[in-house]
Amino acid sequence: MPKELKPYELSDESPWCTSSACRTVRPPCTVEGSAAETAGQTGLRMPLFFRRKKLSEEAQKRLEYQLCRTKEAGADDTLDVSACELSEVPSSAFSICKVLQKKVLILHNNELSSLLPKGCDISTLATLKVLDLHDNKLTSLPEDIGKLASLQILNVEKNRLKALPESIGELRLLQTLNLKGNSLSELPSTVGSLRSLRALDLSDNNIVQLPKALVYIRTLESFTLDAATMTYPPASVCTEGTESIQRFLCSEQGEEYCPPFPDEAWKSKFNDYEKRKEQKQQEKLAFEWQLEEKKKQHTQIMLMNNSRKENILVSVRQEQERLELGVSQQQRAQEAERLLVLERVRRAEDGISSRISTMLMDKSRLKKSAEFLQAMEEDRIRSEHLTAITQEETNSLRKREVAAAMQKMLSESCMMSILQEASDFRRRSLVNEAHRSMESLERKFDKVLSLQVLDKSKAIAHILQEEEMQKAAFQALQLQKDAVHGYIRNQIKLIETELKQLTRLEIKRRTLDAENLQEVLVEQRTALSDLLQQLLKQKEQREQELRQVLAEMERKSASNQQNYWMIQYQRLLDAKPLSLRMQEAGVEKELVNLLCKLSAQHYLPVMAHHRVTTERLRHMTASDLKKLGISEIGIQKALLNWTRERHPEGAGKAVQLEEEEEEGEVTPTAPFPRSPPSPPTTSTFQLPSPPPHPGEPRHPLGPEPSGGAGDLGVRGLHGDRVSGHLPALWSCVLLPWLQRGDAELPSVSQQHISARPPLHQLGPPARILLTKTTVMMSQPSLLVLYGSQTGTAQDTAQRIGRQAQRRRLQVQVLPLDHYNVAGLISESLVVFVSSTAGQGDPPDNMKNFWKFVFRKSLPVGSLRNLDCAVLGLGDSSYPKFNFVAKKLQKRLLQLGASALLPCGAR
Ligand SMILES: Cc1cc2nc3c(=O)[nH]c(=O)nc-3n(C[C@H](O)[C@H](O)[C@H](O)COP(=O)(O)O)c2cc1C
Repeated sequence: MPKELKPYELSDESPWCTSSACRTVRPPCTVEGSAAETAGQTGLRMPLFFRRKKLSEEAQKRLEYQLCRTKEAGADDTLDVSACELSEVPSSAFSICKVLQKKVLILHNNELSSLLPKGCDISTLATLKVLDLHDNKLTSLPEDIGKLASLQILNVEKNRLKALPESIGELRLLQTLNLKGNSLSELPSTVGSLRSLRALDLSDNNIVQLPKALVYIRTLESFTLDAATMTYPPASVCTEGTESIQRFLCSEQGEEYCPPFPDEAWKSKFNDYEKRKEQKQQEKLAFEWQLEEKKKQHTQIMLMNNSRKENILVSVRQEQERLELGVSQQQRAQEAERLLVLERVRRAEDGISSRISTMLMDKSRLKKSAEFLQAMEEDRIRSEHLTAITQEETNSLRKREVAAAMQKMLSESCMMSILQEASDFRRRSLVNEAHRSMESLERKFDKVLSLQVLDKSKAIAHILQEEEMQKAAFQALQLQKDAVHGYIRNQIKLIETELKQLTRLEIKRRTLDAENLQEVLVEQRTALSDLLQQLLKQKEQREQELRQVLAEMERKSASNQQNYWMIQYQRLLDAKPLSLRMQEAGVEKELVNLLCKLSAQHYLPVMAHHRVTTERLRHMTASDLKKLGISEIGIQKALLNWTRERHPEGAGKAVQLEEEEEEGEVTPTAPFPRSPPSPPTTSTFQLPSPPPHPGEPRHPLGPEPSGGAGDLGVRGLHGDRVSGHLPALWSCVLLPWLQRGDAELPSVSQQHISARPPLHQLGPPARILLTKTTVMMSQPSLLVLYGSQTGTAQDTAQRIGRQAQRRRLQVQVLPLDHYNVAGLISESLVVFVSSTAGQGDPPDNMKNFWKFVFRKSLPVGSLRNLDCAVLGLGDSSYPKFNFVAKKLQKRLLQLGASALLPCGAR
């Protein structure tokens, strides 16, 4: 059954409330420039004379968008150009509807005054099923609206319609007709032909009478009108609803009332349609959203592309500039190189031409020598020829002479036999002459020959010499050409110069060494001669004093004093020893002894007068002593050195005080042996008390039985306690080691020392002087190596280093892994400071050293030259207390090193 409607009410199911048709869909922004184009395409280009309200930008965009969208493939059969501020329907909308067979045309919320623009035919909309024109300015509907044969829903709510065309009755399929909010005063009687009409809204019009033909609409379910103003049917009927109106009209027409056939199929179809519409709207929204997103992405990509393009352009430009710069630089370099090469080629050409000229000269020289040889040869041939001719001549002469002689003999033999002898004689003399001439000729020939041979050998030697020279020249040329040879020559030259420099340096060093030694010797000699002079002076003084005493005695004895010697003897016996007297006067016994040893007893009264004690002496300098009247330098030095030697802890204290100033630490001021022992739990290595006499060797040291030991193994948290024991390390271990005056000192000092008597045989001043000289000359050095995980052991090692520097010692402080461990065999004194990390593990910065030193392949005894002190930092609360230091010391001893400190706790 259709739902009964009250006047002025719209059913929820009413097609009018399906606001989807009225929903405003915002078009996405379109790219500028395409709007006009699209408007042109869609027939929005208006003639010049035609006055038309200009669309707002938004409306135009929306129109373009909707027109475009509806043409897209897959678009639904709806054309929605609502809310586009249209005063006229664009002709393109008609063509779209026609071509694309649109079924829904939505034109609401525009400013349309008529549905059809001029020249447009309503039949183009023949496929429409829904036509929504609400909220426009329509004053009339097209006369031939009946041509919309498929139309099912017509919404013309809120327009200005005054009348409906007659042809409306031809809309046989029209199911919903909304005429609400118009200016209608009557309905055409043809409405009775709307056989499918189910909903009719006539409210907000001027209608007071209904046409009787309405009775033929048997399908009417929803009929809305202004019941109160109705005259026909009367208001009372109208207020009762659709059925009573229909009944009234039926009864008026004499027709039987038939309620409208409930068309469930139609309802479901309508619902389906609504659903589909809703779905399409959703899809549309999603599509629009996607489109929006894509556009955003597109613009972003465009922007990115632009910036990237710009970047690329900039980089390309920069690259190009760089390339151009590089090319120009390269060109310049090439030009310079070319010039260089040209210069070299020119020089080479010069060299070659000079060489060619020398070769040409050589050649001409050779030619000359060849010519000379040829001439010689010719000479030789000529002389040979001459010799042959001479022989022939000699022979012919001889023959001729013999013939003449024979002729003469024969002619005269018969006539004169007496002349025979004469002729014989003559013949013999002639023969002799011929012989002689022959001999002289032969000698001459020999001479010429020997001369020729000589010349020849000379020429040959000359040629050979020339040849040698050429060979040498060629070799020189070859060598010059050979760059490698040149390089080697240069290297040899360099090495030679280096060697020369080294030799010069060596010579210089030797002279310097000698000078240093000489200086030291001169210094020592002057000190000794000073000492000698003082002694001589003292001796003279003493002798003079004695002489005076003797003279006085003599005088007194001469004055006949009876028993004079007896009285003197008794006085001597009664007199207290000088030392006793001085002690009574306040001078310490040891000081008195010292002065006596130095033969400086005459200063005892001075000491007594000024109440000089050993304690005071420790704080005095040479100038202080001079002010007291002790002017002899030797005695001053001896006194001061004796005090320092006797109280080394005093010196230690001085250094310690310096340290306290520097580091702000509180350390015990009492000398080391008397310092209270540290807590026994942390004791590891013990230091002995200093030896009883200064200068005595203290190496190696044995463990102190008890009481007087200071520990160097301390809790990691109290690393500063180590500093309290460092003075002891210095005074008991390091200083005695460094000041050992005996065999262990190397090189120059060793020779020097061996020439003197042992220290203990010398008097104190000389001993002190020599010890000092020895220490100065040997320049002792100290190596401190440490292994530290968190820095405590490192601090200790560096502190030892600073203390050594204050004592003017050469010192090197290094983490164990930074030290070249191979050098350990040549070290003589090393202090190792190591903590224990982990569970008895070595600290990280000595792990390599650790690995190396425990290699089994290390020969035992390889560290026999090494004296070492191993200081361990650990915490006794760990089961492996000070493990690393202990193990290290053990291993060093295994390898032959000597320990200056014993291992106390095990
Ligand atoms: C993690 C750790 C492990 C330690 N293991 C031991 C140990 O096994 N034996 C020991 O005597 N001390 C051990 N100690 C104490 C350190 O050796 C001690 O604090 C030392 O002063 C640290 O010196 P460093 O700062 O030079 O490494 C250990 C300390 C730490 C923090």
